[in-house]
Amino acid sequence: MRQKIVAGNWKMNLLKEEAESLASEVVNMAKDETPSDVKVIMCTPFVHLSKVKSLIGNSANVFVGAQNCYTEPSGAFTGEISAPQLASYGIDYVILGHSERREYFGESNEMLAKKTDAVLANNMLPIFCFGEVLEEREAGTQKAVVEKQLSEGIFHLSAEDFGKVVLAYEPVWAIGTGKTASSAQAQEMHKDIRDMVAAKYGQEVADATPILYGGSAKPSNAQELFAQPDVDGGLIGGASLASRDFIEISKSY
Ligand SMILES: O=C(CO)COP(=O)(O)O
Repeated sequence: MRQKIVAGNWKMNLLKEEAESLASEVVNMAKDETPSDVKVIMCTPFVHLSKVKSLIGNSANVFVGAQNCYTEPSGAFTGEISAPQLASYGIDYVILGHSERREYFGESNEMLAKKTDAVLANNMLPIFCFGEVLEEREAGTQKAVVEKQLSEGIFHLSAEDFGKVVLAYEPVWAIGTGKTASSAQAQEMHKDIRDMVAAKYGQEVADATPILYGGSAKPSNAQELFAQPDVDGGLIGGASLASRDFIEISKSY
């Protein structure tokens, strides 16, 4: 059985009080409502991580993640946050390679490979994002695009390290657009991704790798998406900012 995961990517949203209210609500609701075999992760802006971590306390099924980290462990890199710093706050997960980081901050597959190493070396777990843009989908090249992102960004890992990774397929044309991939489109790509993992690491590793879908996922479509055999959960943007919507998604298996 693969781990079921619903991760919220808050992106650059919420002020201090808003973040604290949302995190408290999610922790309380997840305790009462989220099935015990589903992991709920809140990936917050750096400034909120410590507080959200303390609000989670010893909750059994809620975890905290960052949205990025730097490649180097310390030094003169003004404005950056390192993996050892995140680990020292007890952060569980780190999103890497989100399309917004690739697009607006020029993150390359090569840089992401280094960030992945940094996260794993500090005993945290990467949520590695990838996906094609609209022109690539229209040109029918989405599979090749995804294969390149995986092979350059994360397939350098040993099988043991790869076994700790969460993959998140996020077609860029579906992010924040309200235009979700159909469940058939998601399943087709997730199956291809699992086959790519199997070709690299073997079927056993592929069968154990959680592959999340991201892009306009919401309570009204999560059930159909999560019902697909190769969709193991979601990386949720907008809908993770409303506790009720986020928790409903965590119940959509
Ligand atoms: O980018 C996303 C999650 O990382 C998806 O965002 P939306 O759910 O807002 O489309």
